[in-house]
Amino acid sequence: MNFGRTPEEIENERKRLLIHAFSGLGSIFLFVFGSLSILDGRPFLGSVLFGCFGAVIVLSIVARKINNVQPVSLFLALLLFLLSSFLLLRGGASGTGVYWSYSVSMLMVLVVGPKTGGIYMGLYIIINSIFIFGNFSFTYQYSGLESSRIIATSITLYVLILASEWIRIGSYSAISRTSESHRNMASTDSLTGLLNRHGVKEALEAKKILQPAVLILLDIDNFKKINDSYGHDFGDSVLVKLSEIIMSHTKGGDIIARWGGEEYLLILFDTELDPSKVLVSKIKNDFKNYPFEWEGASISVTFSGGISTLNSNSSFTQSITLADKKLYSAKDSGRDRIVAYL
Ligand SMILES: Nc1nc2c(ncn2[C@@H]2O[C@H](COP(=O)(O)OP(=O)(O)OP(=O)(O)O)[C@@H](O)[C@H]2O)c(=O)[nH]1
Repeated sequence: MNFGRTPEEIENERKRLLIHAFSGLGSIFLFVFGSLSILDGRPFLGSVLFGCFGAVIVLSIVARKINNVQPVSLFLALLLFLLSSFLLLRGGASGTGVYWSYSVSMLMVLVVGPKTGGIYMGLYIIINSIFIFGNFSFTYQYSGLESSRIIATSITLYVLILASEWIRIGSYSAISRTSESHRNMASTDSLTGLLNRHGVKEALEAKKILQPAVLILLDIDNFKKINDSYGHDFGDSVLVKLSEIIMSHTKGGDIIARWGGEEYLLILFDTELDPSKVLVSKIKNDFKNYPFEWEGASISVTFSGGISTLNSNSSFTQSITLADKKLYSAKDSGRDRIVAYL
């Protein structure tokens, strides 16, 4: 059952925002510096920057169209990897490309997160070290001191970014776990673990299109007397047992809740009235025949129930009112019985 957005969905939205922020700002930079490079007589550098500009625009459009932006993040990080390596190895405009390579490679980690970012960074350092120290004719000629400083400062920067990303993800996971457990506490009954009224409301909202369903209200008979005769703890064990029996007879997609003190609500989907009556009879027999132990004696407890249907023509409140009426006519006519609204 889905109550609100999951941490993965929130992280996906964060990445989408980052992609849009980068593509917005990055495309302006790429366009401006691409144009300047061409005007300054560096057509190769200019075309690479324009190529990246086009790729960033395409990735940003794709990120708008798809739900899971992970593939776009990976492509964008790869593009940043290549652009940063290019600026570093070719030197950009008169050796200034190295300054840009720091910020571009830093973005690469933010876009994919610490795990994949760590792999990208490791590869980035290894590959670029080989080219920088390898004295290849196509790379910018840094001095030995410059080369070692570039690699050392890059490693320092990456360790800092990775550490801050790990801390961010760690705190975020702790907050998500706490908020998830608060959400569960707000929507479930602590004694039985079933949904409470608030949980039912959320579950019905999550279903969006309400399919036809059968709505059943169950109420334990003479529960006050049970509490008074055998104690509150015994009463609690009866409540828990009934919830277990109900759960053992229902499906994952159904909504099962503790609706009040000794009252239970069942909303059964993908079924009809007759099979639902059969199902309630089974629950009723299992419960009635369950031997609750008290001071060596075996106690039998019963419940009464009211059934109504829920479909697009009837609102939830109307259906529950009808089931409630039927529940009370079951109580009035002697208890330990189920009455359905026809
Ligand atoms: N042990 C226990 N008792 C509860 C809990 N919540 C409500 N109750 C008790 O449930 C009893 C409900 O009593 P009534 O509403 O008079 O209903 P009843 O005695 O079952 O009578 P009928 O419904 O007419 O058969 C009250 O005594 C409540 O104190 C709970 O969590 N644990």
